[in-house]
Amino acid sequence: MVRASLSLISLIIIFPISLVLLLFFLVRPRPTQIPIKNRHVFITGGSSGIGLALAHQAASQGAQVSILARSLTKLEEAKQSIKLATGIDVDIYSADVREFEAVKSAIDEAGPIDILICNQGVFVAHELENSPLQELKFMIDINLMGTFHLIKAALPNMKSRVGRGPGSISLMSSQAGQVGIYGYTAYSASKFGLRGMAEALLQEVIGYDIHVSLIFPPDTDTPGLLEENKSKPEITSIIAASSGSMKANEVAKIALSGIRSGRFFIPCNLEGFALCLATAGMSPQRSVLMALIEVIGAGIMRIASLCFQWSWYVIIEKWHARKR
Ligand SMILES: NC(=O)C1=CN([C@@H]2O[C@H](COP(=O)(O)OP(=O)(O)OC[C@H]3O[C@@H](n4cnc5c(N)ncnc54)[C@H](OP(=O)(O)O)[C@@H]3O)[C@@H](O)[C@H]2O)C=CC1
Ligand SMILES: CCCCCCCCCCCCCCCC(=O)[C@@H](N)CO
Repeated sequence: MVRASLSLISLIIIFPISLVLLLFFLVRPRPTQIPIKNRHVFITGGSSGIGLALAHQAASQGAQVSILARSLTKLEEAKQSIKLATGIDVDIYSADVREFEAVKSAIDEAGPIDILICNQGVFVAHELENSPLQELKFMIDINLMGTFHLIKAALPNMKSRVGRGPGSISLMSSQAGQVGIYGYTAYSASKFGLRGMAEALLQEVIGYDIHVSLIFPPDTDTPGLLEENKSKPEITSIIAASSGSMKANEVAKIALSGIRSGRFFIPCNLEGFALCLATAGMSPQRSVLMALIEVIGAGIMRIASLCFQWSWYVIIEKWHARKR
């Protein structure tokens, strides 16, 4: 009787306490705060959609903002709209992230960056068979190689910033960068690539007080999505609907607050939060509370993942049956 109650006590009190203590000891890198006010925030793809919303909000939070994209016309429109809304002048740079030299001269001209947000991205949803090679290359080149170009160009200066406080390199992934989705072979590959990049990069730059964040939005109402929807396979839309959709402003707000708290994973909605738990794998986790939820939730999240996969494969089976 005494032994049974002792083991019960150890189960409900000692075990959770030791788990929390263990996680408190383990969790690395340590949590941090990255201020945005009076810092130089450089946002690529800042002339449209999520990037434009990020630029608006960073400017209104007191940052010095630079935006980069290809079309000068769209950049100038963005500059005007931010000036109108916040009274703040943002610097604009026209460059294609596929061209390293162009990226490098824009970044050199912009001056030392505190927070680099690699948000530029293109997405065309097609079955691999219906996707010409150049379309696959387009996504890999802009989403993945473009991000390498940006980081390679910005990092030397970011590393040499002394006494300017913590820096951040934030990458705009997607929920399709956490789980592969029908129609997104190339897009998912480009966004999964960012995750590997981010994990390795954080280890390399943490010693210079530079932190890395990965942002995982669901479908977001932007000019890019409007274009994508014109030729998206039906199954892609049905599966993506599992996570609903958001406004660019909401995504930008959550992204900036995640960047400020130095979070490695930044989910944008409840489904995104669940996806982060389900795909935690060996990614770094800076928060003891999140680590605790991941550990406790691991089994149940695996079951939830299998349920989602089941529902997606049922959709695919039905779709094929209908076609026959
Ligand atoms: N909208 C959505 O549903 C979701 C989007 N995302 C990601 O969020 C990011 C932004 O998407 P969203 O706002 O929808 O996209 P938009 O198409 O609305 O905007 C894309 C931005 O990237 C710029 N850009 C595109 N290609 C290049 C290039 N080669 N060099 C430099 N800049 C470039 C565009 O300007 P220009 O064309 O003038 O170069 C534009 O400013 C992307 O990385 C996307 O993958 C993630 C999840 C969901
Ligand atoms: C175990 C818990 C699971 C939780 C639910 C998972 C739902 C996943 C849905 C993924 C949707 C992907 C949308 C991509 C949006 C995007 O990036 C494009 N619009 C741009 O091409």
